[in-house]
Amino acid sequence: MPQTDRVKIFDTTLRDGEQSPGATMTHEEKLEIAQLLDEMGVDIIEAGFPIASEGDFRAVSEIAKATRNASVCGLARANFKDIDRCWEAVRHAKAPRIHTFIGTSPLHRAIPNLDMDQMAERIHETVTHARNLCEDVQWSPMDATRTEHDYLCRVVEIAIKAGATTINIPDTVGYTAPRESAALIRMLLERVPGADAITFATHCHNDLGMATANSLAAVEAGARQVECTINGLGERAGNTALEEVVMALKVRHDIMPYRTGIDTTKIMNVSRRVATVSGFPVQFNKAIVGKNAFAHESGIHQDGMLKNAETFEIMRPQDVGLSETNLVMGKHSGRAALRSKLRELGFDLADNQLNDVFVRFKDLADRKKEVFDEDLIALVTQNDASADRLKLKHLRVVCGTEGPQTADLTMEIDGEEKKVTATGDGPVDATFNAVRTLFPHGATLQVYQVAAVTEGTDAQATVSVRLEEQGRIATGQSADTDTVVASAKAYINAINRLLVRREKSAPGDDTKTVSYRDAG
Ligand SMILES: CC(=O)SCCNC(=O)CCNC(=O)[C@H](O)C(C)(C)COP(=O)(O)OP(=O)(O)OC[C@H]1O[C@@H](n2cnc3c(N)ncnc32)[C@H](O)[C@@H]1OP(=O)(O)O
Ligand SMILES: CC(C)C(=O)C(=O)O
Ligand SMILES: [Mn+2]
Repeated sequence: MPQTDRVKIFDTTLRDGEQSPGATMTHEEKLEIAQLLDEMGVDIIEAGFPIASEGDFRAVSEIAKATRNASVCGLARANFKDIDRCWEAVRHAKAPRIHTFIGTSPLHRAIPNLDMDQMAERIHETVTHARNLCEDVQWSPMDATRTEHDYLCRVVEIAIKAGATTINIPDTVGYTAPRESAALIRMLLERVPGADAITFATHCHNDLGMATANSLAAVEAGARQVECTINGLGERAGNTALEEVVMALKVRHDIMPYRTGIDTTKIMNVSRRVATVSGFPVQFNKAIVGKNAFAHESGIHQDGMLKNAETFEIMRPQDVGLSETNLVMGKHSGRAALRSKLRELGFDLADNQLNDVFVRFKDLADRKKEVFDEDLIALVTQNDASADRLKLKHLRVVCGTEGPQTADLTMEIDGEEKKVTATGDGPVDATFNAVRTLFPHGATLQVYQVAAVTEGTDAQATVSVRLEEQGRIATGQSADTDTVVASAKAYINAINRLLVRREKSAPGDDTKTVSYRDAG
């Protein structure tokens, strides 16, 4: 096949990705993810392993029928029954593909107890059978990177002669290194007759953290299909991450002059959906799609970013579907970032005012991991009479197996002490009911989240409470070794902030930011 600069993206989130322990998706979720992958421009969707279960068969069949642009592929072992079932599932696709495989390394040959010749014969029969059913057949020698080179060349040639249109070279156990990954593809292209008439694919696992590097090395050597998953989901340490390969080819096109058909602005959305439906959250510092991938906290970085984003960013957040770079405010931030963040929040401060807020901001940042927008609003409006109208004075909660749980609460509200006893479904509910009784309000609770900051039973619990009232959002946070106390403080904190926001919005004005000048 004449070498082209176009690299096909074969997404196996729904097959290899779903093989991650605990990542099982529902039927509807699989259909939704397949649609998102199709819209994003994936070339081939491996939708499942049809013989594995009725559910997998139904998912592959329905994805095959619903997919508009991409080829839809199913996996099949090297036997007629698997291949027939796979064909039954994919045959209604606009562009169906059968993917059949067998383990060719010495370790894998021992499992079905086939010698080299018997396995070669099995490959010939099964690929021929698949090709009689389907024009587009992919064949994989599982554990290729641990297969003897001569034998690998022999079986790849057999598969090509039997009609395989794509030969996929899996590094099933994530053992290979970039140099070897490239050399393997180069060797196959040089040694196997007919190799130039088919597409070589690379399928890497991340056991040594080299999946993306290995995939890119294979592309440079001549592979023109990369098999990957969203967020690198997959068995053990996962598969090659689609977003990493696609963005590496885009950002370093100068040294890797290849292109994919992916609309990269859709990456973030697909990543979030896959994280949600699979129940596998993306690690914060994950390349491309991690929460911190475009976040900058340290002052020197933030200052550079504000002057010229290219100083510390090699790609624009918009390229992966994020609206803007996230300047995270914390103890490493400087004045430039603080000024910019406050402007975003509607506060345009004079230099002396900024210096004053900066001192208090650093003090707060020393005590807090991350300083949120609400904290900054509180800092700049600290002298305002409405700040901290509510204060927690005393809380005693009775809980245990004999309900109902009871909270005795004393709060200072506008300088006056008030007490109440309330019950609820659990200690936190009883406490929140007590707060509502002493200070009735119409805000609805949107988020209540507890996280442990340190380990052990004496860990600090950090509680976040988000309230909403007529489009105004206020978040309160607090940390305490007593989770119920942290919850009460976070709730009261959120109400105080809501009151600030309420007062700063003119009557009938539902703008959600507060201007320092208005406040002044
Ligand atoms: C590297 C990879 O990702 S390979 C894909 C792995 N994915 C999966 O296995 C997920 C889906 N799998 C399943 O649902 C089940 O394993 C099934 C339905 C496919 C098979 O279930 P069972 O019949 O109970 O077999 P079991 O899982 O215990 O063992 C696998 C069998 O397949 C055989 N086998 C494995 N790979 C192949 C292959 N490529 N070609 C032919 N036979 C194979 C094994 O030798 C074993 O056969 P045996 O039972 O005669 O010894
Ligand atoms: C089925 C094959 C392609 C596979 O997933 C692997 O070898 O990792
Ligand atoms: Mn795999």
